[in-house]
Amino acid sequence: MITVDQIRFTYDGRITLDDITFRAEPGSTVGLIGPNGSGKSTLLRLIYRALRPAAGSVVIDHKPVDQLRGRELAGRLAVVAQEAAPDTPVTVAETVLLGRSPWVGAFQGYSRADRIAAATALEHVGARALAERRFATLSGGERQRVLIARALAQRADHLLLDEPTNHLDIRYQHELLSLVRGLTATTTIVVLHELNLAARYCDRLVLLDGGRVAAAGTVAEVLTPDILEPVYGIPVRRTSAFGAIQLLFGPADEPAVPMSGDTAATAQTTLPALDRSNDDQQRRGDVPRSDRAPASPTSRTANAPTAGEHEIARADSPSPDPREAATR
Ligand SMILES: Nc1ncnc2c1ncn2[C@@H]1O[C@H](COP(=O)(O)OP(=O)(O)OP(=O)(O)O)[C@@H](O)[C@H]1O
Repeated sequence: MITVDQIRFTYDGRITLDDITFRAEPGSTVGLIGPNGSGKSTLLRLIYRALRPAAGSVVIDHKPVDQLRGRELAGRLAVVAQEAAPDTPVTVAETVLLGRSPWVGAFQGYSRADRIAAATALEHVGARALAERRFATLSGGERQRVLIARALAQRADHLLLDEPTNHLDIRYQHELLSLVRGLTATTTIVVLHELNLAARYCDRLVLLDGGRVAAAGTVAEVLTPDILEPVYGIPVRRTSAFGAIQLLFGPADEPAVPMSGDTAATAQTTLPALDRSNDDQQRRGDVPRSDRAPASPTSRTANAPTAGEHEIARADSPSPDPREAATR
C-alpha cells in the first residue's frame, strides 16, 4: 500500500503540488492522470524519493519512504521513469540484469536465479528476442519494454511507472498495461495521458489539475464529462466499448455535437443512452466532494454542453469486464 498524505512541493518557491492525499491499496493499479504540467511526474518523483516534499509524507505499507534504505527500498519500490537512453555498449540482457543488482553481494556476480529472473521478465514484455542487442540501438518502444522488464526483474512489491506506454504501438500499450494489471501482488501507480487506457486498466484514478487533486475515485467516478471538461478544456462524451468505459473528445472551443457517421448511427439506434443519474449516484459514492479540490486558477472551462453517454453496440462485444467491478 502506498499512502500519500498532504504532500506539498515547490519548485523555486513556486507551489507545484499542494495538499495531495490519496492511497493505493495493496495489489491495486492507480492511474495518475491530468493535463500537461499538472504535476504527475513531480508527484511520482516525490513518491520514489527523487524529490523531497516541503510538507506531507509518503508511506509504503507502514514505513515512511524516506526511512527505507538500500535493499529494503529496492525490495519495496521499482520505478520506470522517463529517462534518456545511455549511449553505452550495454546489451538488453545486461540492462535487465541491472534490476537484480540490489540483490547481488559486493563481490559476487549475478547468480543463475538472477539470470532466470531477468530472462523471465524479458519474456513477459515480449522482448526476449532482443536480449543480445545493444540497448542504445533499440527503438523507443523496444527500450520502453526493456525498462519495464528491468523493473519486473527487481521483483519489488510496489511499482511506479511514468507514462509507460510512450512510444508503444497500440497493441503493446494494451499488452503492457494488461500485464501490469495482472501483477496482483504488486501495488502500482502509473502516470497515463491516454484516458481510455486508464479507464480499462486502472482500479482507481487520481486526476491532477494545477498541482491539486481535482478528483479521485473509481474509473466510473472520475471519468465523467462534468469532471473532465473543465480540467482539459475540451468536450468529452462517455461511452463504453469492449467492456470498459471509453471517452470521445471533441476539439477545444467547439460545442459538443452529436456523433456522426456510421458508428454514431449504430450507437444511437441500437442502444439507448445510459442513465446519467446512475453516473451521478456513482460520483456521490465513496469519493466525498470534499476530496476534490476546487478548480485551480489554471483550470479551463469548456464552453461545450455536457454530452450524454452511449453504449457503443458491437455484435462481438464481450459482456462487461468483471475486473471493472472488482476494485482491488
Ligand atoms: N526541474 C524543474 N524546475 C522547475 N519547474 C519544474 C521542474 N520540473 C517540472 N517543473 C514544473 O512543474 C510543473 C509540473 O511538472 P510535471 O512534469 O510534474 O507535470 P506533468 O503533469 O508530469 O506534465 P506532463 O504531462 O507534461 O509530463 C510544471 O509547471 C513544470 O514546468
